[in-house]
Amino acid sequence: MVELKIEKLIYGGDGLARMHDAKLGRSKAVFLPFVAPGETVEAIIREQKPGFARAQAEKVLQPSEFRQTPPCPYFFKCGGCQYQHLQYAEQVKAKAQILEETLSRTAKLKLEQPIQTHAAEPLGYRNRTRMRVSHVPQFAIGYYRFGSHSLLPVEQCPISSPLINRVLQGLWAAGREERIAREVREVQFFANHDDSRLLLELYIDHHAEPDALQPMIETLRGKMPEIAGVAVFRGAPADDSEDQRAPLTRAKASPGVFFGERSLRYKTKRHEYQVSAGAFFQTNRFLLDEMAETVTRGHSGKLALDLYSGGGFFSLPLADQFEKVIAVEASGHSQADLKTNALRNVKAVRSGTEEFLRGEGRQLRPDLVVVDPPRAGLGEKTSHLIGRMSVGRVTYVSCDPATLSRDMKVLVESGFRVEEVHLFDLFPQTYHLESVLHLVR
Ligand SMILES: C[S@@+](CC[C@H](N)C(=O)[O-])C[C@H]1O[C@@H](n2cnc3c(N)ncnc32)[C@H](O)[C@@H]1O
Repeated sequence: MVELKIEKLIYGGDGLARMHDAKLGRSKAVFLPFVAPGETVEAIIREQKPGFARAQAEKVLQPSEFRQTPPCPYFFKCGGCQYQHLQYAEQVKAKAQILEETLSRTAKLKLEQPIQTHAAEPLGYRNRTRMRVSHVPQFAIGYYRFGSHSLLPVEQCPISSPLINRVLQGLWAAGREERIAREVREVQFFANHDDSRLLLELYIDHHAEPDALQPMIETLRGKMPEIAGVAVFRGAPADDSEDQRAPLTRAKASPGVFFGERSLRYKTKRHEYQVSAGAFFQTNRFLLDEMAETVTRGHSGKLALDLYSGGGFFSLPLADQFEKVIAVEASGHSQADLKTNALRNVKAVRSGTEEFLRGEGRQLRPDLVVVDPPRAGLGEKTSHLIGRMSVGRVTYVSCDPATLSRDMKVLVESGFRVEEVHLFDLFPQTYHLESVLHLVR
């Protein structure tokens, strides 16, 4: 056992402490989950590496005044959330600090303005979640266990919407009666804006036949009429082992077999979107309007580019303010929604961003470029291509501060300055953080 003082939280959910390493002759970092800044804990060292160690707190000797009883009964065991032991305001504060430090360390950015934070309901916010299914020794549905790829059965998820929780209970009831087909390995729930309608995506073994699931799906829809449609995608792991991670890209590439509706209508204050099964859509039902507003407010002109546009979540508000919007998206599912959602002055382009910027986009002189890449960020090539564009304003929407900061280094070297930084807490109770940076030059 060692006694550790927690300095701060770091990206990924762990706390950071330091301990003396006799071999190194100096102190080294120790990472441990479920702690709070300022606390003193007694911990077991679980893993020693040359430069750091991983530990687990066994006893909190001096608790933080911001500790709370976790609202979810599965917290500490479930891999989904990392921060439920911390009062909500402290979670947001910790995320702002992590964002500021990452930008400063990697991109050498010293912010001129404080980070503006946007937070809403800390529970019941998720309109989309994905769970694993096991049929051995009996039916179970849930998330991965903390730090593992084995299944933790979960009968409720307090961060998910009420409708998702009701349908989850319906699946448990059907599963207990052995009425969930054994081919089903993963389930994604997606609920609409007022939590009244829901799409289910079922991921099945790649050798299974989607049509064979029809009787089960009809029974589920009969019992739960809020299920507007069910899409079945092939591609989850083929064997029966519980701890195998599904190859999501393969599942996403499957065209899908549909029962009932293929998409939901999702309304925001200003627009309405078609969101199809398999397509990306933002996950926090309470912060969508504020986020669209923050990304697009105050900008206008002849041309805006919306890169990584998904189904056009930002393209539509941009189209109200710009004469023309070009929305670039690589995925077929999202592209189909984008084409349906697009207003008259939105041109939908199906392409990877880099290919677009090297080809059709090369000669363009937009007034604004909005980028909202997946976790991998823009990458070096795309960051350089944007840096070389003739554009005065870029808005970077990011879900990963590490890749954001790496890309920001390139953008700052290309002459951009950070005008505003916003932190959107789209994922309360977890370490995930979304940010919006307005850049000018
Ligand atoms: C974080 S989502 C953002 C979507 C959209 N801006 C929104 O708010 O709904 C990222 C999107 O980028 C798309 N994507 C991933 N890699 C891409 C690439 N290389 N080029 C273009 N789009 C890509 C994904 O399919 C996904 O729709």
